[in-house]
Amino acid sequence: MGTESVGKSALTVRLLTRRFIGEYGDIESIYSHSFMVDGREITLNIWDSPYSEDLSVETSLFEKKVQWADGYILIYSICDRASFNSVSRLIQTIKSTKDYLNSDKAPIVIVGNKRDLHHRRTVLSEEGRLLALNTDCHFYEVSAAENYHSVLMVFHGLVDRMKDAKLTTKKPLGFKGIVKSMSAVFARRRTDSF
Ligand SMILES: Nc1nc2c(ncn2[C@@H]2O[C@H](COP(=O)(O)OP(=O)(O)OP(=O)(O)O)[C@@H](O)[C@H]2O)c(=O)[nH]1
Repeated sequence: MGTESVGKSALTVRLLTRRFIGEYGDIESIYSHSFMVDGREITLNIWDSPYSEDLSVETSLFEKKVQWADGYILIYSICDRASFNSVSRLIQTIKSTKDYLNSDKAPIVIVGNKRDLHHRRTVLSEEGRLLALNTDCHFYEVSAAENYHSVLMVFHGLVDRMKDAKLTTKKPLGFKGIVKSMSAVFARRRTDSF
């Protein structure tokens, strides 16, 4: 997610093809990408959509995206302060939408893109880092144009956080679950003692 022309498609295409092709068009699409993490294959579905200012369309689509995703990458351009301000608004909106929908917490990664254009920088790295620190998010600064590995790190980082989030939001056992686990323990003891 992020405002117009920050490089949402460029980052996605970099991950999928390892290439930077320059122009991407306005196609809304969900891409699948598989890679190995700790010896296991993980398939990531990435929803890349062009920025829209039509709030009537955007609001319902936004809720749909928030509900659909297990993690979010919010992108701004380091040369575009308005895009950075928009990321900090997006974080608040995602958090309040998740509260409203009563859904589980999901990790958010903030990405400052277009690092290669440092001579046109208007947002300092420290500002991105501070925003991440204050909002309990993670932060990367990358260039989709120059570097495949930094883009890969962003997606791998998100997958790691999603795994952590899944582990910490394990549902409580409930009465049946407790009975089941106790039976399992006692059954094991019985077998151990024979
Ligand atoms: N120099 C530089 N240009 C980039 C980089 N990433 C993307 N761009 C350029 O920025 C422009 C917009 O990139 P897109 O990937 O289409 O941006 P988007 O956020 O998907 O844009 P919308 O779909 O319109 O919302 C294109 O001209 C890209 O070539 C980067 O890291 N460095």
